Amino acid sequence: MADQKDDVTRIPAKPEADERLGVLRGEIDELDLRIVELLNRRASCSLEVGRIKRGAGDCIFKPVRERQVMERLLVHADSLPERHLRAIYREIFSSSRHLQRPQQVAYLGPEGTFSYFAGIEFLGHSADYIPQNDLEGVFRAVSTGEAELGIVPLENSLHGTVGQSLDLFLRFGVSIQSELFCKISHNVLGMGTSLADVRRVYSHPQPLAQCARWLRANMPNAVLVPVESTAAAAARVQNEPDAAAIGHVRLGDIFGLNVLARGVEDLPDNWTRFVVIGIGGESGGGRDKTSLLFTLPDKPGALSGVLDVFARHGVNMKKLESRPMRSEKWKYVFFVDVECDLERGEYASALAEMRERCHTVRILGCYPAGPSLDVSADLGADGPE
Ligand SMILES: O=C(O)C(=O)C[C@]1(C(=O)O)C=C[C@@H](O)C=C1
Repeated sequence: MADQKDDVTRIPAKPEADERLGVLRGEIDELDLRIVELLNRRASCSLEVGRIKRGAGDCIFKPVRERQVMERLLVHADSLPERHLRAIYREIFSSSRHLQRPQQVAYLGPEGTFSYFAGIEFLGHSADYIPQNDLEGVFRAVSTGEAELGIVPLENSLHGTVGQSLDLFLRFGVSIQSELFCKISHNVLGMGTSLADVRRVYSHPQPLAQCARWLRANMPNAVLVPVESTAAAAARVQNEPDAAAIGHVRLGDIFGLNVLARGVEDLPDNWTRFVVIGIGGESGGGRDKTSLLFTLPDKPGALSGVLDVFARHGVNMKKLESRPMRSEKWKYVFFVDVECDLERGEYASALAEMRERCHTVRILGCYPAGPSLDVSADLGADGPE
């Protein structure tokens, strides 16, 4: 009772509340003008930075610098939650890059795939996203200059490497400029309203595998049909009322489908690591990871010799993967991720030793360790902090 009484006494009477609202809105109007004035000034600076970079033939996207800007500002996040500040700055950077040079970002389409949402979540809405039919199209668009950047899935925390992406690095001279980790969650979407009416379930083979147990338990009679992508699955389902697609929850809005079941992945901690590819990259400090590939002479101890170089120089290897060389059967190329910037002076002798031991060494990119983003969030269902 006492609480209720307190609540009542705390609410100002209507005329008083209206007056206070008026004052607060006046303040918001004033602050908005100042924010826009500052954003305009920021845009002018960015345009000039862009002119300097273009004059020097430098790349526009500088993920290290963006991370530094963000980290400096996050210290000051106060009433504004960190997640909101990050979202606002994602769009400020996106606009800033676009002002310097409109950015085309190639991704595995169509619109609505996880690659598409990863791109938007990381690079913002001011970029032009160009869908490609396959991963090869993404690499080709970047290497021919049709797109300045590309977004490519590299590995999944449950299912391992996307072999095709690694293989494409062998065919195209693109580099890794940045990485990001995306939480993936799957949903069943269809034109109907009940799972019981669904006879066929379409999706990309990866999501079908990631939801296999749930599907067996909850839709035992549905036939599973692999298709090119989650978004292609959603497009099909638009014309098939007795079918459903598995994919991102926002495919529902894009294709006018109902969400029949949410979070249907067998293991909830499902993450995909994407990389942003481009031509060249950012130089200088602040890069804390390197991806590289190498090939070895066919003799005992060749691989352990390279691993020994890493160990002696204090280089922490995060990942080692071998793939067929393709140009020569039963020969392999090794892909490695290490936790340092191998192009820094202090690693020059380690690299020189590696080159002595390997047939070829190619640095695919030195870049900042990527953020973890929840691209699965349904914006509509996104509650307060
Ligand atoms: O510092 C730069 O190089 C800029 O181009 C500016 C800026 C920014 O808006 O802060 C824009 C794009 C880069 O990716 C990094 C930062």
